[in-house]
Formats: sequence, structure tokens, C-alpha cells
Amino acid sequence: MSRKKKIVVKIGSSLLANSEELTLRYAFMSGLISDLAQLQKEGHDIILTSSGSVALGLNMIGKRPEDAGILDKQAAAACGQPLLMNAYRQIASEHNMDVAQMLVTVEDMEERRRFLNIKNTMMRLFENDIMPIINENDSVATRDLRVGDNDRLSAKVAQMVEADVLIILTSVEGLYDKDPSEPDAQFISEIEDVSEHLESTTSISALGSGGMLTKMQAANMAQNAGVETIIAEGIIERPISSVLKNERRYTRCLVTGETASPLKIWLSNRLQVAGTLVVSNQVAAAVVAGDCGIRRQDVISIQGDFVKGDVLHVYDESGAEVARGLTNFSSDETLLLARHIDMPVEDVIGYKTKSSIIGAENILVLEENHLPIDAPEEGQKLVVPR
Ligand SMILES: Nc1ncnc2c1ncn2[C@@H]1O[C@H](COP(=O)(O)OP(=O)(O)O)[C@@H](O)[C@H]1O
Ligand SMILES: N[C@@H](CCC(=O)OP(=O)(O)O)C(=O)O
Repeated sequence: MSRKKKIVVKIGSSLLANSEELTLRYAFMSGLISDLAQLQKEGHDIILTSSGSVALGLNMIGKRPEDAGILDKQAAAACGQPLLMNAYRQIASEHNMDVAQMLVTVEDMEERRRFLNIKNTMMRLFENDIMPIINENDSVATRDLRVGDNDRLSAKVAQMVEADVLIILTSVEGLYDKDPSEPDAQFISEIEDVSEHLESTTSISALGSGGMLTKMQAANMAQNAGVETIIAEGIIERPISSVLKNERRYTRCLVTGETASPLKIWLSNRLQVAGTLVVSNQVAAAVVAGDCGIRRQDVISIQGDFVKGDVLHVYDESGAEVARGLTNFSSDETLLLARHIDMPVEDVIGYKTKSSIIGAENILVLEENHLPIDAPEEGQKLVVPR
């Protein structure tokens, strides 16, 4: 490998923990770290997104994976995370490698300033040759506000650091056209449009949380961000360098088309909705055609209690999501502005500022390859109350 690469590696619970005893698979971890340490010595920046805290913590709270509820899992994560990091730190030190822990929530990744702060921290760790090990902060994340699986978290991380490749290691060799337990399942070695494969995946392993579906969603997010994703089996010697040197089979999700700007990529890969705007079908068509912003007279209704800088999802009247963008106003201000379109902005909200709700420079038009989010049904506030 000649060029220095930024490589994001994701390790699933089924690789790190033994499914019966729920104990650490030390030999796997040791082989992985030895491989990563060598790649780091060759000059590559590596980020590890590691699952395993819940699986490794369950024994302490006396639960089996199949009986554990959400609170049990949150408590287990609090117990298992230090075990996981302790093992990583100890093994990494045997390879003269430094590691650091970063626990994040979906809110951290989807609030622009926190996102940039995490990115800056990671860049500083790279400058010091320290490998960040990332996991979702399961003990604090609420049911509604969690990524829920580290596949999509790793895609967000790959997008954040503008990685060259995202490698998801798991318990199977890659994607099959159907559940690999079925005898006629065919292996798929290369995927151009990931969104075509979202349906082929159902079952998950005993400890996994999203199965192949969340891996495909992650690959879709990475693909939109211009990052190639590789899904490969983990229990193998030199699990990462054997992929990079093309020594075995795996599924490669190619990057196709042009890559958008980092802001637009960040807008495309979202899991939560801060607020929504509904616009007429005519306005929606204009937004799709021309990358124009949303003016206050365009707004038919709003949902959610959002603040300036939040991401709004824009729907047409039939409920199809057409665009996403950063709002210049809070929900209260947006409603007031839309209800008083004949008054100057500063007379309505008390200070002078831009007049568009979402500026054209801060809007992303959704294309077919972007995964849409279903419009929330509750709490719609109409601009012209009925
Ligand atoms: N179409 C498919 N191709 C490959 N694996 C699949 C497919 N459908 C379901 N699976 C299952 O997904 C599992 C991997 O996902 P998961 O258990 O969540 O792993 P991890 O813990 O690594 O995230 C495999 O055990 C496999 O049986
Ligand atoms: N944050 C959780 C991981 C959840 C998860 O994505 O698990 P997996 O599907 O095994 O990668 C944990 O550390 O246990």
C-alpha cells in the first residue's frame, strides 16, 4: 500500500464476545490489534468502532441477551465498556500502540457544532498516532434518540473523517442475496447501488443488533459520502490487511457518481428529525429542480420544537421527503414569519436577519439513493389555522 489511508473499522459484538459465556474473545482482539498496529506503523490512520459493551456486561447484571430489556442493556453497557476498553488498552500497549475512547450519542453526531468538535478531537488524536475507539454511549442514549447499531455509527464516523474506506467485520463473509443459512444463497462480491439490496436481509446473530440490514444502510450512507464500504468476515488472520491486499473474498460497495460537499453529506446521513416543513407540491418541485431555498411564504405547516441551526426535513403535500436543510429560525419564529408574510422580518421577530427559512446554500435535495425518513404524524402546526 503506497498512499496513507484513513480506514474506519467496525467490529460487531458477535466477533468480540463468545455467545454462550458472554466473555471476551481475547484471541480475536489480539489478532485484530496486531494487524491494526502494523497498518498504523505503515502510516495509515485507523479508527475503530467497536461494539461489545452490552454483550460483555450482561453477566454482571445476571441477564442473557434474549431476556435483556433496554434498561438491562444500558446497565450492561456501563459494566461492559470498561472491560472492553481495558482489554483494548492492554493488548494495544503490547504492540506499542496508544488508544483512546470516545463515546457518542446520535445527538452528538447530528448537532453540527458537536459533530465538528468530535471531528477535531479525532484529528488531534491522529496527529498523535492514537487510535480512537468509538462506541455509542448506550447508558445515556434514550430509546428514541439512539443510533442503535454501530454499523450506521461507523458510517457516520467514516463520513466525518472523510475516510478512504469503511471495513465492517462480521460473522459472515459478506452479503448474500438471501439469508446465508438458506442453501441456495448466492454471494454478492460487488454492489453498485446499495439501496437495491436493503430487502435481502433479515436475521441477525445471537449478539448482533441490526444484522445485514443495518450494514447495508451503513454502506448506503457511506456511499452517499463517497466512502467505499467493505463487509468481510472477522475471524481470520490479519482481518484488515488481508482485505486491503485483496487476499480473500468480501463484499465491496463501490462509490459511484460525484461526492457532495461535507455539509450536504452530513445533511443526507441523518437518523433523527428535529423538525419538518410541509411545502406545496409546486414549491417542492422548484426546490428539486433548482436547489433554491425555502421562503416563509412557501411554508404550509411545521412540526417539532426546533431551534436555529437544527436540520429540518422538507416534505411535499403528499408526505414525500424532498429536501433537508439548516433552519435560520426557531419553530416559533418560523410560524410567526409564515403567518405574517406581509410584515418585514424584523418587525415580526424583533431583530434584523435573513428572510429565508432555509437558505439555498444550506439545503440538500434528496435523490433516489438517499434513504428518506418517514414524516412524523403528530403535532402539525398549520400556517393558516383551520
Ligand atoms: N442477506 C444476508 N447476507 C449476509 N448475512 C445475512 C443476510 N441476512 C441475514 N444475515 C445475517 O446477518 C448476520 C450478521 O449481522 P449481526 O449479527 O448484526 O452481526 P454483527 O454483530 O457483526 O453486527 C449474520 O449472522 C447473517 O446470518
Ligand atoms: N453499542 C453496542 C453495540 C450495538 C451494536 O451495533 O452491535 P452489533 O450489531 O453487534 O455491532 C455495544 O457496545 O454493545
